[in-house]
Amino acid sequence: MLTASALHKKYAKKKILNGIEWHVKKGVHALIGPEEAGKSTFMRILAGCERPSKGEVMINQTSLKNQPEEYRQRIGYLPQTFKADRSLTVEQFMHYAAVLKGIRYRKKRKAEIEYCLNQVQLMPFLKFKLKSLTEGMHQRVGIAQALINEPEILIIDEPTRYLDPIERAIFRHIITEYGKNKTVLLATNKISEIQDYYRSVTVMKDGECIYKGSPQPLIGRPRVRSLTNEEAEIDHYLTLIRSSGHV
Ligand SMILES: Nc1ncnc2c1ncn2[C@@H]1O[C@H](COP(=O)(O)OP(=O)(O)OP(=O)(O)O)[C@@H](O)[C@H]1O
Repeated sequence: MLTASALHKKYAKKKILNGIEWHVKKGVHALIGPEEAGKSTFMRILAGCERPSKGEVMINQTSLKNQPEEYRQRIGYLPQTFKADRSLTVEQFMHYAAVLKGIRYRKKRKAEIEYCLNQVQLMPFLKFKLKSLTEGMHQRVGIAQALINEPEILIIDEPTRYLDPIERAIFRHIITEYGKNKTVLLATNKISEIQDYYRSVTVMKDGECIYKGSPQPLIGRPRVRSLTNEEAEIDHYLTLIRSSGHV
């Protein structure tokens, strides 16, 4: 179980996260909210890349504060701005990522890299330089590195950014399979990306989780033309959630 307790984050004096109490178990979970709701900040903290100003995150009994290395080894993370050195080949980058994940032996790294690249259908591009790949392929390399060592928790910020429809289908297949035994958390600001097989959806606004529950109220709702931006759309969907009796 991935848990956040009394989680606060401030940058200078600006409050970004305001006392989040939240947890997820196995399955695929979405985190949705308008721009600047605090989703990426929350994910960076959950991924162990940033410390909260107050509060705690835990994977079962392992705390980020007290056992940071052990905590991080159990997470696979693809940040919103995934930037790898594009002069490296896919193979070189994946070895580098696998070393950071603690895989010391080259033979084991090779096997792991082959498995992860096959998942995203990039094994034929092993010897290609990252700079020769499309943005979608680059994003798939990002997904492959997050899968190294089969982490218990997979955190992906704006997963379908840059992916074309076929790549999206590949991605959906990967996470559906992954979510059968492990925990997957995906952040998005597009309601249209919420799928009915997600175990939960958390709606974030102004640094707070204002809904966590079934994705059902958000699925299959037609986009309302008069709503001009994502934030207005999310407010509209929150009204639907409330009227559906889910909160
Ligand atoms: N390192 C930082 N220093 C200062 N302010 C930051 C930093 N990172 C994020 N912020 C601010 O925190 C707020 C929340 O940003 P965050 O990226 O977490 O939101 P988000 O919901 O992921 O937005 P988006 O959907 O646009 O990615 C924003 O106002 C942002 O400017």
